[in-house]
Amino acid sequence: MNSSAGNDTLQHARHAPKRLKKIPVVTPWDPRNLVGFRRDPVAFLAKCVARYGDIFKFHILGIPMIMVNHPDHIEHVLVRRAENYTKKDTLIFDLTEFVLGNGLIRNPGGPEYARQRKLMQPTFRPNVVGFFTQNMIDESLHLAEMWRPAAGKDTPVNVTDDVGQIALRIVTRSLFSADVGETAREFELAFADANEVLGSLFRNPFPPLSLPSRRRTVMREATARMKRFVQSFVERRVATNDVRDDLLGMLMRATYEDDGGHMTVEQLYDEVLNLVIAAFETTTSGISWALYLIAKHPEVGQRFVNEIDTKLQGRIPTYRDLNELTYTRQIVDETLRLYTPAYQTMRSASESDDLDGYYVPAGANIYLNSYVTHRHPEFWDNPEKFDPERFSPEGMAARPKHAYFPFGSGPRICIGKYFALAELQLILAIIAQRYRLEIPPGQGEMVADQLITLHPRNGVRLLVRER
Ligand code: HEM
Repeated sequence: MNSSAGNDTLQHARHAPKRLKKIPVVTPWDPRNLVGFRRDPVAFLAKCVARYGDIFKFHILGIPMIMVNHPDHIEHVLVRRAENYTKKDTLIFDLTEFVLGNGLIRNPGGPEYARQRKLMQPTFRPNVVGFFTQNMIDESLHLAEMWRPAAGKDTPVNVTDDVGQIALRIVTRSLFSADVGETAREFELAFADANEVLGSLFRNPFPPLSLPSRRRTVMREATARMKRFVQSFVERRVATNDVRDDLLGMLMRATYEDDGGHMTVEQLYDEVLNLVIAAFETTTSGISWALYLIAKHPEVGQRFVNEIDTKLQGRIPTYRDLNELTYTRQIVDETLRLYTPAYQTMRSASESDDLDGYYVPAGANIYLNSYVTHRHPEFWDNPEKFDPERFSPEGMAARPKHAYFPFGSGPRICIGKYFALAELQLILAIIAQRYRLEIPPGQGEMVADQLITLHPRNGVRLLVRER
């Protein structure tokens, strides 16, 4: 790929230099395009890809966006030229300021961001994650107990609700060494309200959050409830100067490389809320979809159970077992391909750029949608098919790396990736040792709600059968 960005003529170009191609434009005034994104964003974008190719300009809420869908272009934006593509002034991260404040997720980027990420990074290294897996194991066993009364009955369990409870308990126990009890439910409901409002706002901005409306009230209340939830834990800890070996303790003790200082309490509030939000809904949705897909594909389910039985011999899995559970990991990877929870993100170009011969002007918004890229027909045969074999070593070697990016990539790759992967594998393995889950007869296809995350509509419902 030819990238000559950074040279003087490009940085200051107000019009595309002649040698660079113009990005095709999806006509904004065509009524089908006006409502297409609002009705069903991923279907609309897939149609645009089919018509215009892997790079095109379209509009969200009247704001021009450049969608990049080719793995090389994704790598260019997220990795190779990451310093030029920041989160500053991007619609999705502006909309979430209300909730995420100044935490890592919506930090615009630049030196301040790098300083903060460096401070937090050691807390999420794989060896440190191993330290928290006992919480994942305990909570998975708790989930298995919750489902015991439903085993053999004809009433399905709401997998998403139940997994949501334990996913929240896993992250809060890891953060605060605390059992969150009843307050967890309060947080879940508040998050669901916020996810709904933000998701709808993204498609239809009226009325905006700046004007008094029911939407604004719901959002304000939901945010306040979520903030109260984390503040109650952080305040207690800061006030008592209680030293613990949990994530919060590690973050409180972590020091900045340049001046040896600690995070302010305000920053700590924001980071902790960012972590709870990032960890809770994404893993809940990932596990729900995985259990649904396994139930829907009994041949995959059988191979999965064989692996769990042979490799674990009935033992409760530990963190050390995870590398051996290769097929389980392939199921996780394939689930995150089809139902990638954090399915869209944005960047803006600080300076104009040559993106594989296309001209990107300074200030342009870049839009990435992993749901669409994960179905790119050039890299995925029969893309709608659930096939964990795609993630065998041979399958992976045959594809460019950035045809798949459920955790993002480059310097802003998900900090909780190893935490999430351990959690997904452990929960799936512990459930599979005890139960077979079935789709209730007559239940229709699951629908993915395109909120800020990709959420299974009304939750995945499955019948529980003892093995
Ligand atoms: C299946 C589960 C998860 C998925 C699919 C996921 C996905 C993502 C993606 C795609 C990004 C990058 C967004 C972008 O580039 O704009 C991200 C960032 C982030 N994630 Fe995750 N995530 C998951 C679980 C977690 C967990 C468990 C945690 C924390 C314990 C976490 C914390 C974060 C944070 C703090 C960021 C911002 C990182 C930064 O910009 O430096 N995530 N995640």
